Amino acid sequence: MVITTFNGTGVGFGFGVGCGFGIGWGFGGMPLNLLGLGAGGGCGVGVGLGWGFGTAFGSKYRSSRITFQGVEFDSKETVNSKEFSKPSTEVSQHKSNRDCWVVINGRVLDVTKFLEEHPGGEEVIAEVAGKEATKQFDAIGHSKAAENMVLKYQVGVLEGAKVKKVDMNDDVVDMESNTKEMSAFVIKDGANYKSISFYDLFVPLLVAALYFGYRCFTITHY
Ligand code: HEM
Repeated sequence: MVITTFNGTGVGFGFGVGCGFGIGWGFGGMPLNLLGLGAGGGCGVGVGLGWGFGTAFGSKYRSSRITFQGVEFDSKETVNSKEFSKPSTEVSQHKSNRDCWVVINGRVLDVTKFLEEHPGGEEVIAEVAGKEATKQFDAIGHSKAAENMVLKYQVGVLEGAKVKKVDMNDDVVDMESNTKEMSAFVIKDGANYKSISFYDLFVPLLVAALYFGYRCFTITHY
């Protein structure tokens, strides 16, 4: 049993004058493709019904661990941490297309199976096979998704090396997931913010306009 927490956008309905708070749905960030219940708060316009948009926080029990491309996502990294001595003669022995290891940010990676799948081509990795490849990897400006993928191929770490921690909360793009356990999807923050700002402004204004219209109508008729 694993507890996963998330935060995201919340939508709330409130009654009263001015501000309204309520319960709404929150969308979980990567890699949770689940909706969770959370609290949403915000200001409403007009007397009566108010709409609120805010941040939703929540947590959810899962009966199993989440995996993404074979990597387990949990509060801590659960990848192989076998130590290789530095300079590693063992790593340098894996320098062919059939057996290809590289070192990126202190992590020793067996990328043999990834060579053909690599979007940047097999050759670029083959050139650094059996070697330190951090500079080349960073020089490309690989995405956060690519940085996260590195964990899948880790067979160990270099002794004494500073291993750059991978931030699991960053967006991950599922290129070709080979796991049946979950297909991750990404909620782009930017997209959320756009829709929030639209509804945030539009809905309260509409409610206020309707109320104003109703008041004008009733005043002139009584
Ligand atoms: C396990 C190690 C690696 C992984 C998981 C990986 C993953 C990826 C991914 C996902 C992309 C698509 C673009 C992106 O999302 O950033 C990519 C592109 C690329 N990668 Fe890698 N990569 C690895 C190692 C390397 C290394 C060592 C090199 C260079 C020596 C390299 C060179 C490139 C190049 C040239 C591109 C194409 C960039 C472009 O077209 O703009 N990659 N890689």
